Amino acid sequence: MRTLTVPSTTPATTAPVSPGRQALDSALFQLDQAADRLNLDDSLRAVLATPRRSLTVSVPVRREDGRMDVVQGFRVQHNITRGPAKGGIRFHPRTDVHEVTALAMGMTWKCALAGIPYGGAQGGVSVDPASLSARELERVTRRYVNEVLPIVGPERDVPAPEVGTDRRTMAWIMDTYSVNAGYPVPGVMTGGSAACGGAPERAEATSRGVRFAALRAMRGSPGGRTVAVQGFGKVGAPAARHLADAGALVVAVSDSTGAVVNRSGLDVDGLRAWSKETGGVRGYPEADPLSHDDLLELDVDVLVPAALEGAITEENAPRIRAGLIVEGASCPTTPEADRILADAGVTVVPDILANAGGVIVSYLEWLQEAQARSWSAREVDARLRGLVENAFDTVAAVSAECGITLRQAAHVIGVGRVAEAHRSRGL
Ligand SMILES: NC(=O)c1ccc[n+]([C@@H]2O[C@H](COP(=O)([O-])OP(=O)(O)OC[C@H]3O[C@@H](n4cnc5c(N)ncnc54)[C@H](O)[C@@H]3O)[C@@H](O)[C@H]2O)c1
Repeated sequence: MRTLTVPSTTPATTAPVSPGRQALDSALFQLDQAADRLNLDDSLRAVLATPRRSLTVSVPVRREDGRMDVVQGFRVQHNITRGPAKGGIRFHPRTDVHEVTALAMGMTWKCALAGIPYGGAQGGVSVDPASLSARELERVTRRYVNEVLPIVGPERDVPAPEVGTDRRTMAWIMDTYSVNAGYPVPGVMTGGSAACGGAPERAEATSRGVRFAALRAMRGSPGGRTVAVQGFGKVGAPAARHLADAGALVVAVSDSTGAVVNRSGLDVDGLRAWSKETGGVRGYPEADPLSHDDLLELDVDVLVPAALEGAITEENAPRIRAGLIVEGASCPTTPEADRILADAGVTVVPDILANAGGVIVSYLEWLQEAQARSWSAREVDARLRGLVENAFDTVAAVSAECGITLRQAAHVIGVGRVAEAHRSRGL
């Protein structure tokens, strides 16, 4: 199998490979496999392996004590052949251009797989939001937006919340962009507050998608199945509640502060309230403490990784006991781990299928704006469900027909649709 590479923007070094570089290598591996199955020629492979635009910016931050720090920011548009670029903005200390490129590539396949007319993008700032005051965070966000302004916009590239960012971040983005434009531009982002034109359904859309994909994988009968969720943020916490609402027993949850377990089932709302009050799940009195590693290896039916990349590796995959993994997070499983899980008969619903709910509802939000219509929350949810279930069934059919995993099938479909768009546009 040929190996795809993208030109490095950092000088050669003997430093250990960053998690971002590992995520990009995994993304290129998935592309390579799909390209082989689709018999793509070398030129198209090279185009699909390389971001269309990749912008690295310096973001000076004036700290409360008067110091000036400089952090790096990125916006990568991987592919815009099928429509405007779309993707999240992450604030995280380990964010680098490789991670952002990997996530942007995943967005391209995800949108194509869901059948929505967007390309893939991702942005990020290498900063720890927890270490900044609200005013510092606002300054970082506004400065970052000013730096990436030339390539974003409602018709070009539309950001959304992701790890370390939220509705408030989106409101600052919308305001900074609008001040520069001279008029309000709510369509420059999705996932903002209702006051800034955001759809209320967007906040939990990714988690609703995780629920629909998980239920499809369980053939609609989650009753009594035990679930462990890694990551209790914007995706993991509502996903835990939606799975509990559907009848599953959420027995363990983790976040960056720790992990907790209760084999009789966690009160997810109680845990959310505790986490909000104390800053994390650690110490929740209605459960026992657990290590981060043990949560992944717990004897449960379903594991939902909903934290960061590279959680399931060659090292821990042999000890994973869940029969079903539903990837709420992006790139949580390395290719080596994937092989081990497939050999062990574990079903993995891949990220580009399981966590597509957010971008799908962003698209539904955009459709409503374009038609000057407003659908009820029930209508939005029904459409989301239809699109996730349809994508799931298409992936399952290709997987069964070709004897490949759900991840391989999802990439064959996503990459295939983007390749077809390239050919038909004569690119
Ligand atoms: N927010 C979205 O709409 C969306 C859409 C698609 C994909 N995703 C993916 O979902 C994942 C989570 O995104 P989010 O928006 O929920 O971010 P978030 O920042 O809201 O939540 C991340 C959670 O992971 C926890 N965490 C971090 N390191 C951990 C570790 N080692 N062990 C356990 N928990 C850990 C954090 O404490 C936090 O609870 C990311 O991979 C992201 O790419 C998010």
